[in-house]
Amino acid sequence: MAPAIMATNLDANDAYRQAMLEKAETLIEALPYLQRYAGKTFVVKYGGHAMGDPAAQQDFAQDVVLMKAIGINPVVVHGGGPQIGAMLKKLGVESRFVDGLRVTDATTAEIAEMVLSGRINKELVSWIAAAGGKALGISGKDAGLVTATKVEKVIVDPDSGDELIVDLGFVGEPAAIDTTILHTASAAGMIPVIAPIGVGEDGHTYNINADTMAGAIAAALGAARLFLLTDVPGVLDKNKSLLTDLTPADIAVLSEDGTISGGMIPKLETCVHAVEAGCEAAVVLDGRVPHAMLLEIFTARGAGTLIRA
Ligand SMILES: Nc1ncnc2c1ncn2[C@@H]1O[C@H](COP(=O)(O)OP(=O)(O)O)[C@@H](O)[C@H]1O
Ligand SMILES: CC(=O)N[C@@H](CCC(=O)OP(=O)(O)O)C(=O)O
Repeated sequence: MAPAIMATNLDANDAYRQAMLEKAETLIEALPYLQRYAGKTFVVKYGGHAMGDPAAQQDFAQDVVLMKAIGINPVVVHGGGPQIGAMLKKLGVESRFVDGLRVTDATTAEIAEMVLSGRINKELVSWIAAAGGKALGISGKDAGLVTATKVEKVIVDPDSGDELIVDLGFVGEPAAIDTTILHTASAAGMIPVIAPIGVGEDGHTYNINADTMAGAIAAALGAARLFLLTDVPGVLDKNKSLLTDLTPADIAVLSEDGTISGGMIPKLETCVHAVEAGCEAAVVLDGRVPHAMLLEIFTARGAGTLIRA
């Protein structure tokens, strides 16, 4: 019987060694990317749809903390559209959108700030702390990060063809960005987590689309990457196959022929603005897939759709 037991142990040792070797190979595959990205800034937009359940938020926080630990400077901008919608419904306030932007009266602005800055921002800060990181939860209002201006929305009347100005209320867009607080926080070992709220020169609070906010911050920082985490694998063609690489010219064609629609239009406009204004590349990827960002950063195959100027 003794030789049989020895053989079993040998098999177990071989299997263990094989598993260790595979782990080592995974780390070695990551080496060129670790070298390439150390010291670079990655802006990550975490959308309300991608947030899903607490386990997904925990995975997301672990990825961000790992990025920081290996020398990348992650800057998180979060959304929370569905969560704002749920709170408005609970309070009996109607939600209305024009071209993907929430029409925001004074009450809606107050509730949006409460949900984004008060709840979601602090939840993400807590998950990052639980993963061993130090997050600084702020909104665009803090330290002069984002000065907002009111969005002037022009739509074309389908009947008359006339251009109409639509008043969206307190919907803003970043007019000026002071990145000092982000550099200070990153240099002190902290991960900035930003709610998409800004203050105007008029002193009003403005609700800013989170994609727009993230794109403007990525451009201002000259980020190496802008990740937009959403609820689809990336940009899909008409047959629902993933388009892995796109240029601004490709995006213009996809927009023209109707391949992209709805929320994907402003998302890709954000990517185009960001890469044309100094961000090296933007990636649209599926935030519901566990550790999607790590797969994108550390594997040759990547994940999602990469947009480069
Ligand atoms: N060609 C396309 N490829 C992928 N998604 C698309 C495309 N065209 C439209 N979409 C839609 O865009 C949505 C993502 O935009 P949005 O809902 O605004 O995301 P988020 O809330 O994460 O910012 C997808 O869920 C999908 O319904
Ligand atoms: C002006 C405007 O539409 N603001 C957005 C801000 C949140 C957001 O953009 O969240 P997601 O990324 O999860 O969609 C809103 O009120 O829903």
